Amino acid sequence: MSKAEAILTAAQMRAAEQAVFATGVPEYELMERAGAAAAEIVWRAGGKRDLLVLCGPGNNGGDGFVIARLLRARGVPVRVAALGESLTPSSLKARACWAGPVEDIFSAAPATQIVDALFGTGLSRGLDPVLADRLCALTASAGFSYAVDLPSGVDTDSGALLSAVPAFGICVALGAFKSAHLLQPSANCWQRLICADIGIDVSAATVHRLSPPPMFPPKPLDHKYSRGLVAVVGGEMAGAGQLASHAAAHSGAGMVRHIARDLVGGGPDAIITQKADGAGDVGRLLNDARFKAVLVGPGLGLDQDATARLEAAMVSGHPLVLDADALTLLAGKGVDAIPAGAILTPHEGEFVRLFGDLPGSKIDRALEAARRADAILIYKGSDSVIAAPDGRAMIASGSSAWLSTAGTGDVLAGLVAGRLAVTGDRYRAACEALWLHGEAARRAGAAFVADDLLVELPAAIASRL
Ligand SMILES: NC(=O)C1=CN([C@@H]2O[C@H](COP(=O)(O)OP(=O)(O)OC[C@H]3O[C@@H](n4cnc5c(N)ncnc54)[C@H](OP(=O)(O)O)[C@@H]3O)[C@@H](O)[C@H]2O)[C@@H](O)CC1
Ligand SMILES: [K+]
Repeated sequence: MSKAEAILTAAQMRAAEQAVFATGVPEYELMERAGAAAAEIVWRAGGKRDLLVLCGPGNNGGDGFVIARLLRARGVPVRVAALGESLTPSSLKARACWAGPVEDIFSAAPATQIVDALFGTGLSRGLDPVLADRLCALTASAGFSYAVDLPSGVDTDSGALLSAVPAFGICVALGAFKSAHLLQPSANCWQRLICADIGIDVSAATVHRLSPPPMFPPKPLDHKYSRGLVAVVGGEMAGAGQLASHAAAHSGAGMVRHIARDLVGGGPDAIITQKADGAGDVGRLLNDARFKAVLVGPGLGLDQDATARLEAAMVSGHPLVLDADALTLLAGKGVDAIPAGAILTPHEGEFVRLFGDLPGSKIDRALEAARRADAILIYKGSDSVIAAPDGRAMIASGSSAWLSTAGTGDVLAGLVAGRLAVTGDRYRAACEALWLHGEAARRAGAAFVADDLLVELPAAIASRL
């Protein structure tokens, strides 16, 4: 995992900084590195346009003073406006190195470029509304805007907006991404996110940003069963099961059997559709040791027949992917009813139905749910979180907003089952499937329907071989 992809909490970031200091690096040296990295980004984006740097009382403000000093030395017309006195040793030092005047933040004139170095990971509450309004007004009137580490007002760990936060051009994450850089709604507060390396060791991180996964073609001696046999157990709405089957078939799996309640036809003939009149038929058709993954949930329904089909899948003993109606059916029975070792793909509503109102960030909630259920979670949304019971997590951020359309969840569920059958590794399958889903959407462009994602999947996979 590359350095830039680690995601830390504020406390983990502080611990990582302490570890750097323990190696003999002076605290102020880290601030100089942070300021220099951010200044370089501002220089490249805005050049010599006039710049106003807003500095807060803590180390985020200290970064701001460093940025101001370095850019002034490059000939940028820089002004600094501070929010009172600097309160930390490093920020005092950075301020002392700034040779220019320090204006009052409420009377400083706007500038073409603005740097928000008011608060970063030390934000403890929302900004005073008057200050938040001032920050929004100055940012809105600037042509170029930069948030140092985080926009002021953003909660580092949850991504919540504790006060009004303006839209920035660039957010410079210092040393590592923090949760708020990937989670909503904060991840929507800038156009571009850049992580600046300042020499922080993030190798111990357990939460990462989902990156393009390496994938592998079939081996010369592979055959359809060794490449993974998938079952999709359908129900009331045949189309959803069919869509999931098609996604599984385009995931790289060797064979897909759609165990359907009704035969609707259409779609690739390579998919074997088998009619199951009831749970007994489902159990009989699943009685095949070659299945490497069984998906149940898309279009399943919520009646007694659906419950019986779900139970037949659960007692089959095959690796399970549980989605949609399967999750709703299980939610009524409590967490203990969730089969250990499954992959669950809840959206927000299903998640709350299954696990209740858990505390913490979306990452915390996903990890706690994965631990309680002893399952892999794909907690869906525009900031989908994959979580494992052992504490690993991945965040996929920035996926196409066009994915918010009917059937895309069925496609994802089919992909998860397909990749599980191919790899036999639940966490890896979840990561690969989520990435492929996002990549297919990116390739499909705009206003696509879920079926269009299927067409893009082979090229998305090919791009990772
Ligand atoms: N550690 C390092 O060496 C390095 C750190 N680096 C940088 O430091 C940043 C973290 O610095 P930090 O911990 O000093 O916190 P920071 O975000 O500046 O603010 C804390 C101050 O603000 C205050 N305050 C909080 N909320 C407030 C509010 N709503 N309204 C008003 N006041 C509020 C708070 O007061 P209190 O909550 O105690 O009342 C405290 O005085 C980090 O994001 C990165 O940019 C880099 O330079 C690399 C080296
Ligand atoms: K900031």
